Amino acid sequence: MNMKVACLQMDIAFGDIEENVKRAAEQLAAVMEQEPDVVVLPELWTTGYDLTRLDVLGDVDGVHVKGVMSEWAKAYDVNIVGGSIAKRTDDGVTNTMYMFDRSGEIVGEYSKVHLFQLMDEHKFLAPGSDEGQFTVDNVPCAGFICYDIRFPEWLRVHTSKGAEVLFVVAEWPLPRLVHWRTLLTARAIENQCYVVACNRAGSDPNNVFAGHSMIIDPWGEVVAEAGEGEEMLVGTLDFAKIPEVRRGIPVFEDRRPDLYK
Ligand SMILES: NC(=O)CCC(=O)C(=O)O
Repeated sequence: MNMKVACLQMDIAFGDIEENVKRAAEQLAAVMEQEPDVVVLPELWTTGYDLTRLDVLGDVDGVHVKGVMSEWAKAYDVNIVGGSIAKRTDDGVTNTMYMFDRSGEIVGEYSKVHLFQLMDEHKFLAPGSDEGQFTVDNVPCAGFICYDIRFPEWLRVHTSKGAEVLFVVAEWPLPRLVHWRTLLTARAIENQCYVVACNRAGSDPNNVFAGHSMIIDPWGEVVAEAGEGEEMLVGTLDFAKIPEVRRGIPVFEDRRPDLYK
């Protein structure tokens, strides 16, 4: 079985939700000509890191943008891994990813559990505590947000439970591009699964972002990689590769959970 995935590596207008919804809608319309099964958006794609204004910009219970993405999924008959948005509740603001199936139903929700202090997330956001498991066209998947990829044990929790595709959404800055590429590749190799990573392009008042969205196979080979600018990255996952790689090097059989979790 194959699955065609598309990452919308968009530039994000700082704090301008209306403009960002327009930009995402334009990229989505264009990429649908290639008939992907799944479309992935970047981290905080409606607001960017406009953290000091999240009390105003945060989407109350995610209702507004959930509605927009649900309509897109239905209209295009496509699964959407909805990047993440600033979700506002009485308990604070979280960096939250929503996943939609082709009928526009929400099939997953995940709030970033590791807050990135270097970009002040801990001052403005509340951490999540739930796992990001979901299925796309019956394939078990999991969602992660940016800094999460530095915590291999968190991704392993999900692959131990069967996830075959790890979707990563990000606003990863250019100075650490080497970490981005290396960590994503390592996560694919050690978990012997697909990694689909959608970063943003462009810059905000504090950072220049790396782009370089990537699709990596279970052997660690790059299926597709974007450049630094705005781009729609499309690639095909071939699920026959997962058992092939796992038969060759049976990492999951050889683990010693009696010594470590
Ligand atoms: N938005 C983020 O979580 C950025 C993480 C990052 O840049 C890193 O180096 O880790």
